[in-house]
Amino acid sequence: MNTHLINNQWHVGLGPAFESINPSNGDGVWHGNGANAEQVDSAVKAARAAQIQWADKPLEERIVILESFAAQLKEHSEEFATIIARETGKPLWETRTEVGAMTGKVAISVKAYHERTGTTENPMPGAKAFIRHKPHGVVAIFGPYNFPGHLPNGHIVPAILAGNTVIFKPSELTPHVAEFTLSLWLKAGLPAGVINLVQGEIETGKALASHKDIDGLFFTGSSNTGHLLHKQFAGNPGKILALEMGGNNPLIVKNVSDVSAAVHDIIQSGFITSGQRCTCARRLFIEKSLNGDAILEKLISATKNIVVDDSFATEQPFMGAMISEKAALGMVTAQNELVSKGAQILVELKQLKPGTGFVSPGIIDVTSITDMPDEEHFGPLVKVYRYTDFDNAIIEANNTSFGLSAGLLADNEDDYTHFLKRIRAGIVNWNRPITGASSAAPFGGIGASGNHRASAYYAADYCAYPVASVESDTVSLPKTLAPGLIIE
Ligand SMILES: NC(=O)C1=CN([C@@H]2O[C@H](COP(=O)(O)OP(=O)(O)OC[C@H]3O[C@@H](n4cnc5c(N)ncnc54)[C@H](O)[C@@H]3O)[C@@H](O)[C@H]2O)C=CC1
Ligand SMILES: O=C(O)CCC(=O)N[C@@H](CCC(=O)O)C(=O)O
Repeated sequence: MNTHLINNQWHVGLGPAFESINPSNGDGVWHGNGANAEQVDSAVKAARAAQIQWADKPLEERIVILESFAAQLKEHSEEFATIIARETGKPLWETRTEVGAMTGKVAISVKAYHERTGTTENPMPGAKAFIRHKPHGVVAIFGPYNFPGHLPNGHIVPAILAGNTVIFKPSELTPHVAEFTLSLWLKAGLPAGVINLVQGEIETGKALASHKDIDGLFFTGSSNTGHLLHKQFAGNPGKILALEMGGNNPLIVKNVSDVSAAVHDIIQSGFITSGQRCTCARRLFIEKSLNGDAILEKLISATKNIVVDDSFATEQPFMGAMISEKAALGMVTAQNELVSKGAQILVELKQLKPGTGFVSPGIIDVTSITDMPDEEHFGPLVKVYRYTDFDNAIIEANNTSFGLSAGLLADNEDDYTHFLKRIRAGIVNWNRPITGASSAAPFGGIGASGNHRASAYYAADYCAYPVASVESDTVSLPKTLAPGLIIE
């Protein structure tokens, strides 16, 4: 298998072998060897050698390459969606939307580039004031497994648009998706060295993250890894670090007359992508009321009816397999740990087929637990808190080190106005699911969810630095000199 792309040349890895599997059936999808430290170094050198020429290219020429990539994504969309589904277990209907999001990213990034960075000129007496933006140089980009195409793409596209060159290190769980992505970039006419791909496990990641000659690192992944990287970059304020991490996201439900609609939005928030979205609802606050009881009852029955099946099933499922059997069993363990603390299972999360990532969605009542761990359970398990006082529910919703997404389902707009003022999160929705954020808006969280470098529409902000200039076409003596100055 081609594993690494360095200077637009495919290389076989010289590091440890690894493979990816289809979590729906255990079939091998991709196998290869990771890049060793020398190969990571070669990739960084290739990016450095290409960077000045790439940044010197007129913006319009860089945009042509990006638009050509978008055209390749369109041309190969079904093949790509199939590859993503096979390597992640996600349903084909969903991976088609992921390829669509990748395609749309180019136009959105170009618009954001001009609006968030680009060049502005302001007149001033006897001179001109310019604000321009320049690329950082060579950046490392790390991607997660849950959106192995779309989320790395959300860093790569704005980064190279701004004139940076990239070394991309994808999740070791989705190497085939990464390889296919780069094959499309090559078809799009990407110049050598602009995007370099190094595959591998944690050692490859460490070799890249610690490389002395990177000017920055853009990361999407777990809060644990993000915090490790943040520590690693401590003392290096000159290197730009953008961290998009996880969440322990709350969704509060307060008096919703359309019970079915409320249940729909809760399911879309908690169980889409088999709960493997950083924006998924993890904590569900339901009022202790007849309305709350009705919503919970219908949620339980609808959850039991959620179709879980293979990515390519003729009748498409709502949930496919989780990324691995290890992830699936991790969710069973998390559920059991909550039960041992006193939680009550309302719908049991179960592994559906040994050797696969298939699990059924789970709902668990944790109201009685006083020492709830503030951790992200990255799977289809919704933890229910029954509450009586709305303000106390908001206080408990904020009782987390994270702050990525949050939502309120409520008929009363005053309740939302109050919620919006008090809730601490980077994505806050009303009467909509809290997943499915738009690429045309900033995407990022506070606390342990990020480092104040929101991505998506604001990704342009961390892909370039501002340069303010005052310019005059001649050197001239001012009419009046400052006091104490004599220039004859
Ligand atoms: N905020 C956001 O936009 C998103 C956050 N996530 C989060 O990502 C997690 C799931 O994705 P995963 O791939 O499991 O994340 P992960 O943190 O395990 O891996 C992410 C990337 O970092 C690399 N990596 C892992 N440990 C490293 C180390 N010590 N040094 C250098 N590189 C290292 C991995 O190889 C991979 O390329 C969840 O916690 C989820 O919440 C996922 C998607 C989006
Ligand atoms: O990054 C973007 O272009 C928009 C943000 C986005 O696509 N969010 C998705 C994925 C969530 C995740 O990161 O797992 C969402 O909000 O569902």
